[in-house]
Amino acid sequence: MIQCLLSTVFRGRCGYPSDNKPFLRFSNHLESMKGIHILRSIMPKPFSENFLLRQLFDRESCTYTYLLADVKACEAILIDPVIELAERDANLVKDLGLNLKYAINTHMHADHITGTGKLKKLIPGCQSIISKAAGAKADIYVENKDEIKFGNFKLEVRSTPGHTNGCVSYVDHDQAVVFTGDTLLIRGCGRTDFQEGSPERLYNSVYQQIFSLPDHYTVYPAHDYKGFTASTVGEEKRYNPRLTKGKDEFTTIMNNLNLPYPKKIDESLPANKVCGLQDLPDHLKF
Ligand SMILES: N[C@@H](CCC(=O)N[C@@H](CSS)C(=O)NCC(=O)O)C(=O)O
Repeated sequence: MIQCLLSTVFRGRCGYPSDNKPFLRFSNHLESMKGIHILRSIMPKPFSENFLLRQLFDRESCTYTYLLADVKACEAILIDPVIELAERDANLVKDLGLNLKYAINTHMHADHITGTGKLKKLIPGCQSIISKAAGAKADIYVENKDEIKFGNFKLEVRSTPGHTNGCVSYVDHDQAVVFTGDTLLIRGCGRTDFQEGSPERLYNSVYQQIFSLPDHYTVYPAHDYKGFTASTVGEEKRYNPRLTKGKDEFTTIMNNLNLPYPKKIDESLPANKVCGLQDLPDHLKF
Protein backbone atom coordinates (compact mmCIF):
# COMPACT_ATOMS: atom_id res chain seq x y z
CA MET A 1 0.00 0.00 0.00
CA ILE A 2 2.72 2.47 1.05
CA GLN A 3 4.86 1.44 -1.93
CA CYS A 4 1.87 1.95 -4.18
CA LEU A 5 1.15 5.42 -2.74
CA LEU A 6 4.81 6.41 -2.93
CA SER A 7 5.08 5.36 -6.53
CA THR A 8 1.94 7.39 -7.22
CA VAL A 9 3.62 10.42 -5.69
CA PHE A 10 6.76 9.89 -7.66
CA ARG A 11 4.86 9.53 -10.89
CA GLY A 12 2.72 12.53 -10.10
CA ARG A 13 5.77 14.68 -9.35
CA CYS A 14 8.26 13.63 -12.01
CA GLY A 15 6.81 11.34 -14.57
CA TYR A 16 3.41 12.70 -15.59
CA PRO A 17 3.37 16.49 -15.42
CA SER A 18 0.13 16.70 -17.36
CA ASP A 19 -1.82 14.75 -14.71
CA ASN A 20 -0.90 15.46 -11.10
CA LYS A 21 -4.24 14.29 -9.67
CA PRO A 22 -2.79 11.17 -7.99
CA PHE A 23 -0.18 13.36 -6.25
CA LEU A 24 -2.81 15.84 -5.13
CA ARG A 25 -5.02 13.02 -3.86
CA PHE A 26 -2.06 11.58 -1.93
CA SER A 27 -1.06 14.91 -0.49
CA ASN A 28 -4.69 15.53 0.60
CA HIS A 29 -4.65 12.08 2.14
CA LEU A 30 -1.42 12.91 4.00
CA GLU A 31 -2.86 16.23 5.17
CA SER A 32 -5.96 14.53 6.56
CA MET A 33 -3.81 11.82 8.18
CA LYS A 34 -1.69 14.56 9.78
CA GLY A 35 -4.91 16.24 11.00
CA ILE A 36 -6.21 13.01 12.48
CA HIS A 37 -2.85 12.31 14.10
CA ILE A 38 -2.69 15.79 15.65
CA LEU A 39 -6.30 15.62 16.82
CA ARG A 40 -5.84 12.17 18.32
CA SER A 41 -2.71 13.22 20.18
CA ILE A 42 -4.31 16.33 21.64
CA MET A 43 -7.87 15.17 22.37
CA PRO A 44 -8.58 16.16 25.98
CA LYS A 45 -9.52 13.32 28.27
CA PRO A 46 -12.67 13.52 30.40
CA PHE A 47 -12.31 14.90 33.91
CA SER A 48 -12.57 12.69 36.98
CA GLU A 49 -15.96 12.32 38.60
CA ASN A 50 -16.56 15.20 41.06
CA PHE A 51 -13.94 17.45 39.45
CA LEU A 52 -15.20 20.92 38.53
CA LEU A 53 -13.38 23.51 36.43
CA ARG A 54 -14.81 26.93 35.58
CA GLN A 55 -12.94 29.45 33.48
CA LEU A 56 -13.84 33.05 34.38
CA PHE A 57 -12.81 36.17 32.47
CA ASP A 58 -11.99 39.78 33.30
CA ARG A 59 -12.74 41.89 30.22
CA GLU A 60 -10.66 44.83 31.52
CA SER A 61 -7.30 43.05 31.92
CA CYS A 62 -8.13 40.01 29.73
CA THR A 63 -7.28 37.82 32.73
CA TYR A 64 -8.57 34.29 33.21
CA THR A 65 -9.43 33.19 36.73
CA TYR A 66 -10.01 29.50 37.33
CA LEU A 67 -12.32 27.92 39.89
CA LEU A 68 -11.42 24.28 40.58
CA ALA A 69 -13.31 22.10 43.01
CA ASP A 70 -13.97 18.68 44.38
CA VAL A 71 -17.77 18.90 44.37
CA LYS A 72 -18.12 15.87 46.65
CA ALA A 73 -15.79 17.24 49.33
CA CYS A 74 -17.16 20.76 48.58
CA GLU A 75 -13.61 22.11 48.57
CA ALA A 76 -12.55 24.72 46.02
CA ILE A 77 -9.57 26.83 44.97
CA LEU A 78 -9.28 29.92 42.77
CA ILE A 79 -6.28 30.58 40.53
CA ASP A 80 -5.42 34.18 39.58
CA PRO A 81 -8.46 36.10 40.83
CA VAL A 82 -8.75 39.83 40.02
CA ILE A 83 -9.64 42.33 42.77
CA GLU A 84 -12.49 44.03 40.87
CA LEU A 85 -14.18 40.64 40.40
CA ALA A 86 -13.56 39.15 43.86
CA GLU A 87 -17.27 39.50 44.73
CA ARG A 88 -18.26 37.70 41.52
CA ASP A 89 -15.92 34.85 42.41
CA ALA A 90 -16.98 34.70 46.08
CA ASN A 91 -20.66 34.65 45.07
CA LEU A 92 -20.06 31.85 42.58
CA VAL A 93 -18.27 29.80 45.23
CA LYS A 94 -21.19 30.36 47.61
CA ASP A 95 -23.87 29.69 44.95
CA LEU A 96 -22.25 26.33 44.24
CA GLY A 97 -22.15 25.44 47.94
CA LEU A 98 -18.35 25.23 47.96
CA ASN A 99 -15.79 26.18 50.61
CA LEU A 100 -12.89 28.20 49.25
CA LYS A 101 -9.71 26.69 50.64
CA TYR A 102 -7.08 28.64 48.72
CA ALA A 103 -6.83 31.78 46.55
CA ILE A 104 -3.70 31.24 44.48
CA ASN A 105 -1.50 33.33 42.21
CA THR A 106 0.70 32.04 39.41
CA HIS A 107 2.98 35.08 39.94
CA MET A 108 3.07 38.69 41.05
CA HIS A 109 0.95 40.33 38.36
CA ALA A 110 1.87 43.70 36.85
CA ASP A 111 -1.32 44.50 34.95
CA HIS A 112 -4.01 44.08 37.62
CA ILE A 113 -4.34 43.82 41.39
CA THR A 114 -4.80 40.30 42.64
CA GLY A 115 -8.12 39.36 44.23
CA THR A 116 -6.56 37.03 46.80
CA GLY A 117 -6.47 39.52 49.68
CA LYS A 118 -10.06 40.64 49.12
CA LEU A 119 -11.26 37.02 48.83
CA LYS A 120 -9.65 36.26 52.19
CA LYS A 121 -11.80 39.05 53.67
CA LEU A 122 -14.96 37.95 51.86
CA ILE A 123 -14.50 34.26 52.71
CA PRO A 124 -12.92 33.85 56.15
CA GLY A 125 -10.73 30.75 56.36
CA CYS A 126 -9.49 31.04 52.78
CA GLN A 127 -5.68 31.17 52.57
CA SER A 128 -3.58 32.88 49.90
CA ILE A 129 -0.75 31.12 48.04
CA ILE A 130 2.11 32.40 45.89
CA SER A 131 5.60 31.09 45.12
CA LYS A 132 8.41 31.83 47.56
CA ALA A 133 10.43 33.30 44.69
CA ALA A 134 7.68 35.84 43.87
CA GLY A 135 8.76 38.03 46.78
CA ALA A 136 5.15 38.87 47.70
CA LYS A 137 3.19 38.38 50.89
CA ALA A 138 0.83 35.37 51.24
CA ASP A 139 -0.26 32.82 53.84
CA ILE A 140 1.51 29.92 52.12
CA TYR A 141 4.62 29.97 49.91
CA VAL A 142 5.15 27.18 47.38
CA GLU A 143 8.19 25.89 45.53
CA ASN A 144 8.93 23.56 42.62
CA LYS A 145 7.39 20.07 43.11
CA ASP A 146 5.15 21.12 46.03
CA GLU A 147 1.56 19.89 45.97
CA ILE A 148 -1.61 21.86 46.61
CA LYS A 149 -4.47 19.65 47.72
CA PHE A 150 -8.22 20.32 47.58
CA GLY A 151 -10.61 17.47 48.34
CA ASN A 152 -9.44 14.41 46.46
CA PHE A 153 -7.50 16.42 43.90
CA LYS A 154 -4.09 18.02 43.76
CA LEU A 155 -1.95 20.40 41.75
CA GLU A 156 1.78 19.97 41.25
CA VAL A 157 3.76 23.22 41.42
CA ARG A 158 6.26 23.66 38.59
CA SER A 159 8.68 26.54 38.74
CA THR A 160 8.54 28.35 35.36
CA PRO A 161 10.57 31.59 35.70
CA GLY A 162 11.11 33.91 32.76
CA HIS A 163 8.14 36.31 32.62
CA THR A 164 8.96 36.98 36.28
CA ASN A 165 11.39 35.20 38.58
CA GLY A 166 8.62 33.80 40.75
CA CYS A 167 6.34 32.44 38.00
CA VAL A 168 4.97 28.95 38.57
CA SER A 169 2.63 26.71 36.59
CA TYR A 170 0.18 24.36 38.27
CA VAL A 171 -0.38 20.87 36.85
CA ASP A 172 -3.24 18.48 37.59
CA HIS A 173 -1.97 15.18 36.15
CA ASP A 174 -5.24 13.34 36.83
CA GLN A 175 -7.23 15.78 34.70
CA ALA A 176 -4.34 16.39 32.25
CA VAL A 177 -4.47 20.18 32.62
CA VAL A 178 -1.81 22.82 33.22
CA PHE A 179 -2.38 26.40 34.38
CA THR A 180 0.50 28.27 32.84
CA GLY A 181 0.00 31.82 34.17
CA ASP A 182 1.85 34.24 31.89
CA THR A 183 4.61 31.76 31.06
CA LEU A 184 2.83 30.18 28.10
CA LEU A 185 -0.07 31.98 26.41
CA ILE A 186 -2.06 30.57 23.50
CA ARG A 187 0.14 31.06 20.42
CA GLY A 188 2.22 33.45 22.53
CA CYS A 189 4.01 33.86 25.86
CA GLY A 190 4.53 36.37 28.63
CA ARG A 191 6.72 39.39 27.96
CA THR A 192 10.18 39.40 29.49
CA ASP A 193 11.07 43.10 29.60
CA PHE A 194 10.47 43.87 33.31
CA GLN A 195 10.20 42.22 36.77
CA GLU A 196 13.49 40.35 36.23
CA GLY A 197 12.15 38.92 32.98
CA SER A 198 14.48 36.79 30.88
CA PRO A 199 13.76 35.29 27.43
CA GLU A 200 16.33 32.53 27.96
CA ARG A 201 14.81 31.47 31.27
CA LEU A 202 11.28 31.60 29.87
CA TYR A 203 12.31 29.44 26.90
CA ASN A 204 13.95 26.86 29.21
CA SER A 205 10.92 26.88 31.53
CA VAL A 206 8.50 26.23 28.69
CA TYR A 207 10.58 23.44 27.18
CA GLN A 208 11.58 21.76 30.45
CA GLN A 209 8.40 22.14 32.48
CA ILE A 210 5.49 22.52 30.03
CA PHE A 211 6.45 21.04 26.66
CA SER A 212 7.71 17.96 28.54
CA LEU A 213 4.10 17.21 29.51
CA PRO A 214 2.08 14.88 27.25
CA ASP A 215 0.65 16.52 24.12
CA HIS A 216 -2.96 16.08 25.17
CA TYR A 217 -2.63 18.15 28.37
CA THR A 218 -4.90 21.20 28.12
CA VAL A 219 -3.14 24.56 28.55
CA TYR A 220 -5.06 27.19 30.51
CA PRO A 221 -3.23 30.55 30.47
CA ALA A 222 -3.71 33.61 32.72
CA HIS A 223 -4.50 35.90 29.77
CA ASP A 224 -5.73 35.89 26.26
CA TYR A 225 -5.88 38.91 23.97
CA LYS A 226 -7.09 37.18 20.81
CA GLY A 227 -10.27 35.37 21.84
CA PHE A 228 -8.80 31.96 22.62
CA THR A 229 -9.79 30.11 25.77
CA ALA A 230 -7.54 27.05 25.96
CA SER A 231 -4.97 25.12 23.97
CA THR A 232 -3.00 21.91 24.36
CA VAL A 233 0.68 21.17 24.88
CA GLY A 234 0.75 19.45 21.47
CA GLU A 235 -0.81 22.42 19.69
CA GLU A 236 1.56 24.95 21.25
CA LYS A 237 4.57 22.76 20.48
CA ARG A 238 3.52 22.78 16.81
CA TYR A 239 2.00 26.20 16.28
CA ASN A 240 3.24 28.70 18.88
CA PRO A 241 4.87 31.32 16.62
CA ARG A 242 7.49 32.27 19.22
CA LEU A 243 8.27 28.97 20.89
CA THR A 244 8.63 26.92 17.73
CA LYS A 245 11.79 28.99 17.09
CA GLY A 246 15.29 28.19 18.42
CA LYS A 247 16.37 29.90 21.63
CA ASP A 248 18.44 32.61 19.90
CA GLU A 249 15.66 33.62 17.52
CA PHE A 250 13.15 33.50 20.39
CA THR A 251 15.40 35.84 22.40
CA THR A 252 15.63 38.29 19.50
CA ILE A 253 11.84 38.25 19.10
CA MET A 254 11.28 38.85 22.81
CA ASN A 255 13.86 41.65 22.98
CA ASN A 256 12.10 43.47 20.15
CA LEU A 257 8.43 43.24 21.15
CA ASN A 258 8.36 46.94 22.09
CA LEU A 259 5.11 46.58 24.01
CA PRO A 260 3.83 49.54 26.05
CA TYR A 261 3.95 48.97 29.81
CA PRO A 262 0.68 47.68 31.31
CA LYS A 263 -1.60 50.62 32.12
CA LYS A 264 -1.98 49.66 35.79
CA ILE A 265 1.60 48.61 36.54
CA ASP A 266 2.25 51.45 39.02
CA GLU A 267 -0.71 50.58 41.23
CA SER A 268 -0.55 46.79 40.70
CA LEU A 269 3.01 45.98 41.76
CA PRO A 270 3.00 47.66 45.21
CA ALA A 271 -0.47 46.24 45.98
CA ASN A 272 0.41 42.76 44.78
CA LYS A 273 3.49 42.70 47.00
CA VAL A 274 1.06 42.64 49.92
CA CYS A 275 -1.58 40.26 48.52
CA GLY A 276 -3.56 43.13 46.98
CA LEU A 277 -4.46 44.64 50.34
CA GLN A 278 -2.59 47.91 50.77
CA ASP A 279 -1.88 51.01 48.73
CA LEU A 280 -5.20 50.50 46.98
CA PRO A 281 -6.54 53.29 44.80
CA ASP A 282 -9.68 54.93 46.33
CA HIS A 283 -12.19 53.11 44.11
CA LEU A 284 -10.85 49.73 45.28
CA LYS A 285 -10.66 50.41 49.03
CA PHE A 286 -12.90 48.16 51.06
N1 LIG B 1 -2.30 46.04 27.50
C1 LIG B 1 -2.30 45.40 28.76
C2 LIG B 1 -1.01 44.67 29.03
C3 LIG B 1 -0.67 43.65 27.99
C4 LIG B 1 0.59 42.90 28.43
O1 LIG B 1 1.66 43.45 28.46
N2 LIG B 1 0.41 41.62 28.82
C5 LIG B 1 1.47 40.88 29.42
C6 LIG B 1 0.90 40.00 30.49
S1 LIG B 1 0.28 40.99 31.80
S2 LIG B 1 1.96 41.72 32.59
C7 LIG B 1 2.22 40.03 28.43
O2 LIG B 1 3.10 39.31 28.84
N3 LIG B 1 1.91 40.10 27.13
C8 LIG B 1 2.60 39.31 26.16
C9 LIG B 1 2.24 39.74 24.78
O3 LIG B 1 2.88 39.23 23.86
O4 LIG B 1 1.32 40.56 24.62
C10 LIG B 1 -2.47 46.39 29.89
O5 LIG B 1 -2.24 47.59 29.67
O6 LIG B 1 -2.79 45.94 30.99
